[in-house]
Amino acid sequence: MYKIFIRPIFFLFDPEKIHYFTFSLIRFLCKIPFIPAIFRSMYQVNDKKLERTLFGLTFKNPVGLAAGFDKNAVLYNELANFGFGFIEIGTVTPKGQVGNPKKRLFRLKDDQGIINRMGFNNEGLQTAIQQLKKNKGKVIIGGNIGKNTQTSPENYTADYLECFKGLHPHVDYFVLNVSCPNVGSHAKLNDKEYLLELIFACQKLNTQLSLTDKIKSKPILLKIAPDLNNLQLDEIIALVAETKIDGVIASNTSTNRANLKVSKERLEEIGNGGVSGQPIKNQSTKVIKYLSEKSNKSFPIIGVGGIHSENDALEKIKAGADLVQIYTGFIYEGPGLVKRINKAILENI
Ligand SMILES: Cc1cc2nc3c(=O)[nH]c(=O)nc-3n(C[C@H](O)[C@H](O)[C@H](O)COP(=O)(O)O)c2cc1C
Repeated sequence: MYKIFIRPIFFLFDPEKIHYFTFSLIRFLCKIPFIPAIFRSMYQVNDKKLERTLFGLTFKNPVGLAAGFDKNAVLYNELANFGFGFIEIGTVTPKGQVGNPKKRLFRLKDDQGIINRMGFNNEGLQTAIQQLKKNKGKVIIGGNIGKNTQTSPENYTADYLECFKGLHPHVDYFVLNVSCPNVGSHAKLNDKEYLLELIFACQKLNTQLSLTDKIKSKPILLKIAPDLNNLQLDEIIALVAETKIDGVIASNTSTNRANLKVSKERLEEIGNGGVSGQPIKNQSTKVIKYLSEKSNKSFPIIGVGGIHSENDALEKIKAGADLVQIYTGFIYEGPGLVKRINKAILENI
């Protein structure tokens, strides 16, 4: 129904405007008493066999919503009705920021992809905290955190720590986003020495907060780019071994524009930005496979990038992903995709 009736109308409009229109629509519909129950009966697959326990958390099913969709944590309660096992909010930065100038979000219809250079537009940590206080506890929440664009390199860690501290009571796991291609002055976040410093600092704060607040420390994951070469992936494996960080999310959007069907002229018109969706599917699966095989499957991996069908999700799981996330596939395929993936996992795994 989504692909035949809803998507053609949505795709007539500016992608960012439609994103926010959809938010209003979902929020409105979910206020009508019987509608959330209808969504749940349409999209949720409830089966104990789908449960996954990773880094001390039990996920009702392994299909999550990737970061960037609900940046300000304003819709996760409603989105939980669409069958997700977990929802990652953010990227949250300490201060609110407007992100890059519009237009900054583009559909690549022939490629079933998206190019975005949103640039961490979000309303900041305090808004996210207020929103997360409204959590109805229906779904596991990940907190994806980053630094403000204007922050100078010596203060990167302070930005992450501020978000970590603020969100600690409100999220189930953390993601250190060090791989967004749309934020200037990011170079340091590719540097292994710096990543060691950042992870150790977050882990230290994690221990302190769990002692003072008497709550369990929160799992911390690192989100990486799909464009890393094997040497860089070896560094990630060494980094995980050295820090014992809880897992890796592979992957973010890509700067690689080879093999796109869209014309060179259109790409030039669009300008900079990270590619997501079908064009990055194989690249991100390759990263997952490499990390999984080379590390002897020694840490959990969340697989994300170009999952538009149940087979795409199964491919990621076979490559070594323990959980999967979708973003662009959710836009192109609609909420039915979550159910299709969960059913396929039940049948195949
Ligand atoms: C419009 C848009 C905004 C995004 N914003 C974020 C973000 O704020 N933080 C983040 O970690 N990833 C962000 N992502 C990346 C997605 O979480 C995901 O890693 C990537 O799109 C690959 O998955 P997909 O092919 O299913 O979209 C964004 C992606 C898109 C398309």
